[in-house]
Order: sequence, then C-alpha cells, then structure tokens
Amino acid sequence: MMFTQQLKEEVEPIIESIYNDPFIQGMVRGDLSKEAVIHYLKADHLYLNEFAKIYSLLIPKLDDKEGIKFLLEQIDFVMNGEVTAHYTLADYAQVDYKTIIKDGEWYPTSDHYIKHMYFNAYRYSDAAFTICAMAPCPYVYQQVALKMKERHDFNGNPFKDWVDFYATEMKLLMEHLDGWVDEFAEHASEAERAVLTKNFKESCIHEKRFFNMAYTQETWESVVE
Ligand SMILES: Cc1ncc(C[n+]2csc(CCO)c2C)c(N)n1
Repeated sequence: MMFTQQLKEEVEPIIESIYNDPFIQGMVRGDLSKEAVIHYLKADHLYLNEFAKIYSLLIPKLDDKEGIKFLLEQIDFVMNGEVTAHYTLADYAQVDYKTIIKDGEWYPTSDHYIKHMYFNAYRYSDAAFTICAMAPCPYVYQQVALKMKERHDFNGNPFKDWVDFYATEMKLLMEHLDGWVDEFAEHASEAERAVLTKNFKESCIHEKRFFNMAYTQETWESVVE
C-alpha cells in the first residue's frame, strides 16, 4: 500500500468526527449560526494568505519544473480561486466579504495550525515534511464535502456551492501532494516516516479544531475564562 494511502486510512476516524461536529452539521441542516461563519471567515482569510506563502517556501525545495509550475498555480488558486467558497459563506452570513476580512483575526487555534506548517518548512529541508502538514487542508475538506454530498441532498441548501467546490476541486492537488510524499517515503527512514505521519495526523486534528474554534467563537480571552 502506498504511504499516503496508509496515512489516509489512519485519519478516517478523525474525518468522520469532523463531519459529526456542530459546524459541519450546521451546514448540513443549513442553520449554522451566522456568527460562526463570520468568525471562520475572519480566521480563514488570514490562514489562506499564509498558506500561499508556505507554498512559496516549498519552491526552493523542489527540482522538477512541472512541480514548481503547479505550486505557482496553487498560490494563485489560494489567493483568488478559493475565495469563491468564501463568498458562498459571506452571502449566507449576509455580510460584505471585504468588510469581514478587513479586520481578520488570529485566534489561538488558527495561529497554532499555521505555525505547525511554518515550523516544518523551516525545520526540514525536504518538502515532504511540510507537505504532510499541508495536505490535510485539501484532503479533510474534500472528504468532509464528499460525506456531506453522499449523505444529504443539498438542493436548496445555502451551502451547496461550498460543498460542490470542495467535493470536486481538490483531486488534482491531492495527486500532486501524494506523489511528492510517496516518492520521499519510499527511501525515508522509519524515524522520518514517523514524523510525516505525525505531521499529517496533527494537521487533521488542527482542521477539526479550526471548525470548533469558529463554532465556539474562540478568542485569546475565552481560553482563560
Ligand atoms: C482551515 C482551512 N483548512 C482548509 C481549507 C481549504 N483549503 C485552503 S487552501 C487549500 C488548498 C489550496 O491549494 C484548501 C483546500 C480552508 N479554507 N481552511
């Protein structure tokens, strides 16, 4: 079995638990609180900007021209394309997207998640370590969206476009990310493979915490209340 296939099987219970969490269930029912959506957008706008910058940190770590071109496309996609999913959310919350992101905020959970990626980008010379910390970002969204679509009819649901976007648009990206990780894992040591696994699992848990952060309206102050 390919290394990334093994990783994906190991995190399936985490993804099922994210599906059952209140943020996603609120989307399934179409009654997620507008406050949760706004909190999510404020954090996610900043998250996407940093995600694009972390792609740029991978460029010097790669040698293949095609791979580098793909990363440049992804930077553009994160900065521009993914914003369409955010507009679906802003429309639901009946707020102007540009106004929301004007005062984006780093909350404890989103802050921790992005620093997990930066740490790996600076700590390890091989891109695979950072890619394992980044891959749950598209993978969790793809899998959660597929579960949503399989189990419910989204016709008439305000989040239909969001679900369709993540269910269909992540495939090519996952193929590239998996390819890089599998290639490295083939000749990696046991200890290196353990770090890759840990990075992937931790980011799946960060994804779960990110949705719950928005649902509970987390702030730095609320953590000590
Ligand atoms: C917390 C959080 N996690 C994942 C995504 C989805 N996402 C963000 S960047 C990207 C990959 C683009 O190359 C994907 C799928 C999100 N918006 N917010």
